[in-house]
Amino acid sequence: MLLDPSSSEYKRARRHHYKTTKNRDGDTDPDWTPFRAAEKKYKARFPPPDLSGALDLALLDASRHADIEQTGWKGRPDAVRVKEIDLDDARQKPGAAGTRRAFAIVDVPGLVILPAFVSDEAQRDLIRWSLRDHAKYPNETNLDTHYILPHSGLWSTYLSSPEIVVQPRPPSSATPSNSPGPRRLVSNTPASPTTFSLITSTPKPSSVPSAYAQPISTAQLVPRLRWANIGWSYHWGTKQYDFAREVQPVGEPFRRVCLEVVRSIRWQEVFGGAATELLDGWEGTSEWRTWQETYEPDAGIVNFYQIKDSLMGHVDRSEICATSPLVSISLGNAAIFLVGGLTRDVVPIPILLRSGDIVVMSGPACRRAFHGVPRILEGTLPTHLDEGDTVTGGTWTPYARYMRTARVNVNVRQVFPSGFDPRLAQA
Ligand SMILES: O=C(O)CCC(=O)C(=O)O
Ligand SMILES: [Fe+2]
Repeated sequence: MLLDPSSSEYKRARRHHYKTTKNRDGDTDPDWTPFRAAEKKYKARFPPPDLSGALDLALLDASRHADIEQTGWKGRPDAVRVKEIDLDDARQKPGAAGTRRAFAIVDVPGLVILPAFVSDEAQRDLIRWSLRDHAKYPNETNLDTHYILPHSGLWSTYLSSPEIVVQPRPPSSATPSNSPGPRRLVSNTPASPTTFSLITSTPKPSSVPSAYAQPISTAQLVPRLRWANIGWSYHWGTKQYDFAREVQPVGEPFRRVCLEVVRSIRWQEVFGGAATELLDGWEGTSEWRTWQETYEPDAGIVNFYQIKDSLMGHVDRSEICATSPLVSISLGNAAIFLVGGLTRDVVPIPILLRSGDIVVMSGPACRRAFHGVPRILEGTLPTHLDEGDTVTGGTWTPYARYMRTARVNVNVRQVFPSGFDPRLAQA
């Protein structure tokens, strides 16, 4: 256990740390910003980061204590200023709901956390859906560019024939324009109704297969799955949606959770009294007042993280609507989520996200805030997702095996503001 200084694992990590950091001068980096500093702090393998500054709302819930104690990783329920808000249950019969509490983060207006909103069973359903039903044709994944994936999907093929070999796509002679490997920083024009036609007319060259991809078994390829697209097709090279491509339906299990979340939040309690300069008067518009009725997700991404993966600080600004709620569902191992402000110079707030937690990013301040996931916390898979669970009669076993070293994040957005017709805008 890495958190125990007398363990051999800790001593090995300490030796490795001294060896790899001996000659490094960390203070001369010209790109240093408070956001980068926080990323570096939470990425550190040795010594393991101190999480006492991280918001950990699971500590308010006695039913989660056993899982938390088992893992050792723990933040604090009062690390940042929060305001508990009421949820509206009347609109929809709770379906996926676990715990029904919600907290607004006072210093980031529009940021709402709903700890353990997704029930244990619904978490398993969403993980199954992500791997088996969603990460396959016609939804694009990071692997499509480089491999000829089975039509029935990589995951289902892996379950029936883990040793089957997947062939790489033949290398192309074209110059690489867009490599959908790990996510990279590409600076893009912030989308808005006025830049819409510019976005639709920007060329979206297709990505080029790697010249190095080798034949590989499905069992080896599964952990390399990094993302799968939801809804409108996203073009990674330009960081713009490709509206020329057919929009796929948002999977019903994803959509249901998102609607349930947005319809149950009393937005009046989030924005009603929030006259802050960060919102710049937007809270006085009527937009948020209709979200319970008008919100409809149409795009997004499923992120598949292995323990060593991270997602660097970024702003999701490709959506034409820059204020509509983005709903983000955490599944599997816990993670540190950082949310800052409109630039990397704002010191970010660290939040410990555990399986079943939901983050909602809404309004102009929060939707355009830098955020990222510097760290997946190893060994934090909750018991109800681990093999020990007999409720599902053994069918969960391969999922448990995958999830032991993984975190899945379902990140759902609304590209178009309600009332915006892309066909009219294009004409
Ligand atoms: O994994 C997460 O919690 C956040 C993912 C995210 O920010 C994104 O997909 O844009
Ligand atoms: Fe994001």
